[in-house]
Amino acid sequence: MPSNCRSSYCSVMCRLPTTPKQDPAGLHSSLAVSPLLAVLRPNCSTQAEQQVAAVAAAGFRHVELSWNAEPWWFDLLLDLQRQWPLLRFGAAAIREPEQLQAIAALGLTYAMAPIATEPLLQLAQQLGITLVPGVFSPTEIHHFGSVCSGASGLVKLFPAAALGPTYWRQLQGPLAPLPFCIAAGGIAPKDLASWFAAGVQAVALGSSLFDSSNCLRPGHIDSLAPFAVAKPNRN
Ligand SMILES: O=C(O)C(=O)C[C@H](O)[C@H](O)COP(=O)(O)O
Repeated sequence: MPSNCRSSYCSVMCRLPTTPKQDPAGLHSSLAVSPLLAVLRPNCSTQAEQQVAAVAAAGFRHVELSWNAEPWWFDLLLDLQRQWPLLRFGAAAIREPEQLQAIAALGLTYAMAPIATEPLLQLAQQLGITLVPGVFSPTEIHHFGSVCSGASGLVKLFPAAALGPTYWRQLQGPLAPLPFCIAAGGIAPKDLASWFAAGVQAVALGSSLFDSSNCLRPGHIDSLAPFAVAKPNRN
């Protein structure tokens, strides 16, 4: 590139608006240390407590509970945060402003959504919550990952299993730099290595984790071990 072109290119690039990346929960850095999230969808507190103990023992640090409007769910999240101070609890399946407000009141600092909307991202920013929007297409990844007001620089590729790890790898050239990606939806522990090899930074695991007794299915510990951290203590 001739030097006069380089300088005009630079002056154009410098004038492009930059969007601050809002991540008050510091998910970029905590997922860099511990890149797995467990997404639990319990029917009652007892089931949730058993599942939390199982994923904590397996080395998860990020544990999300899927939104539930019943009163026990709110008491449960307050109890869990007291009992497991080294776990980072968040909420999943958040779609409405009222849900974000309710989880902020519980002291949760991050949440994931199956969808992406700018008003929800902006509200999350005002509440000091890192909201990870659900994205699927290249246009959504670009828009909600880096361009729109309120973007946190993180996206949740959802439902990831329907796309497969090759999909994310194919975006690396045309969409570079890609946002920090949590692959979620339909992923099993045996799939972790291929998702990380495709370039995602974190993976969320839910229904594939447990058997009917709320214990981790046999064989999972070995698949999870390379990505897990030391067991946290319970209070
Ligand atoms: O809606 C959300 O915010 C979600 O977190 C979507 C999914 O519930 C999780 O990604 C887990 O999905 P499964 O591993 O298929 O159970």
